[in-house]
Amino acid sequence: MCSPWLWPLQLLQDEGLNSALPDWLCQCLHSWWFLLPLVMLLVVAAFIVAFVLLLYMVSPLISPRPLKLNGAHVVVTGGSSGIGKCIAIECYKQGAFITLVARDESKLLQAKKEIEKHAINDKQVVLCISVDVSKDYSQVEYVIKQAQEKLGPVDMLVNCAGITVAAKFEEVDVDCFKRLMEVNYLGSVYPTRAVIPTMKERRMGRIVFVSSQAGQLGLFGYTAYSPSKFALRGLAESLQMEIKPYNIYVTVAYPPDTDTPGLAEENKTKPLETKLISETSGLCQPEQVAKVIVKDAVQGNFNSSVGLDGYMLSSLTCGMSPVTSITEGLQQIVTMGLFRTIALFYLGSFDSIVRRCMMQREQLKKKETRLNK
Ligand SMILES: NC(=O)C1=CN([C@@H]2O[C@H](COP(=O)(O)OP(=O)(O)OC[C@H]3O[C@@H](n4cnc5c(N)ncnc54)[C@H](OP(=O)(O)O)[C@@H]3O)[C@@H](O)[C@H]2O)C=CC1
Ligand SMILES: CCCCCCCCCCCCCCCC(=O)[C@@H](N)CO
Repeated sequence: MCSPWLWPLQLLQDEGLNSALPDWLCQCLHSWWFLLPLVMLLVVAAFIVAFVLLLYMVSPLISPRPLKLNGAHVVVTGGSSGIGKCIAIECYKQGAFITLVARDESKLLQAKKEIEKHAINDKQVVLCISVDVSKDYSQVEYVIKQAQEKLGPVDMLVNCAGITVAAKFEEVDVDCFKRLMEVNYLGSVYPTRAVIPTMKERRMGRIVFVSSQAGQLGLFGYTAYSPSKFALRGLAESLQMEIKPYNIYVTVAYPPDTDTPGLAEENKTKPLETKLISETSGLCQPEQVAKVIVKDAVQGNFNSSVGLDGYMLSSLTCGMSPVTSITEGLQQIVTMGLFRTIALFYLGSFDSIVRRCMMQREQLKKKETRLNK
């Protein structure tokens, strides 16, 4: 017994316990070559555990400092309806000053009245600005300047103005592809471009992009909509890398179907396939979605998702997106393979929905032509 690795065995032998082990096992254990990899494995495992513990300990140090909404100036585009309006209410409830941006003035005034009911002090203001965020950059820049003069520099910008078209590719009007990119993508670029210089000067701020689960995966019926939401992710990742040293944090939100006037409008012409596939991740209430988005934006989380499907999708599609906490990074590492496996089952069921709908339609057509004859 010369190796220090075998000292514990020596002890076993000394106490006569070794006799309880079968001969072949004794021989194996006495071999240096058997124990070395085992011990090395243990040491590596110990290092990994220590490293993970260390990461958890320093995790609060690398997470951004939360934004104080009390007294902050929050601009919400698309703030006169649906998710945008609920985001404005959520921020107002926490003491923020709000600027609502949308086109229709009567809807803006209606929303202003509704938001003002949630005041927590008598200094709070809701400002309404009627502008099309997708048309002319100088106009957008001008109204943002006006808002900053009235309510101070923008602390948080929420890009929520957006429109949807759900139809089969060849049935989408060609102009729609352009219009959706204009409103959903450029309509987020312009207000962001207008607030970034001041945020950089002040070395603080939050930018939120409201994408969609359809901005994480492509779905039947969303050939025009999905690309405009995917584009926001590219913008967000690039921008985040530029402005992180200035203490400005970007959040991309990926809500599932949410019960809003926008969805009601979309549902009027939505293909059956799109409806059935979207139902997979359920229907959310705008108040719930808004709460999650505001919480993630305040914390400076890059990713914001709702529900279990939302969590799985975000983990699965994280790619090279920035992490804002070690916990998030570790969860992504551990769950990636499992979620991809689950995703394959989902994809299989989506394909079968599409096939079944097609077969039903063809049968219906055959029946109709038979009846016409
Ligand atoms: N509801 C849902 O199921 C989901 C929605 N989303 C996204 O969330 C966002 C909000 O959706 P939702 O609440 O349903 O939508 P709504 O249709 O209820 O509200 C849209 C808002 O955007 C404004 N808006 C639209 N176009 C423009 C424009 N060109 N310039 C300025 N403002 C504009 C509208 O006001 P006005 O028309 O007066 O200009 C309105 O205030 C959208 O980006 C949508 O894609 C994401 C996932 C799911
Ligand atoms: C591990 C893998 C999990 C996979 C889960 C897949 C769930 C897919 C559901 C997609 C729903 C898309 C909703 C789009 C809503 C929207 O943006 C429009 N309604 C806008 O008006």
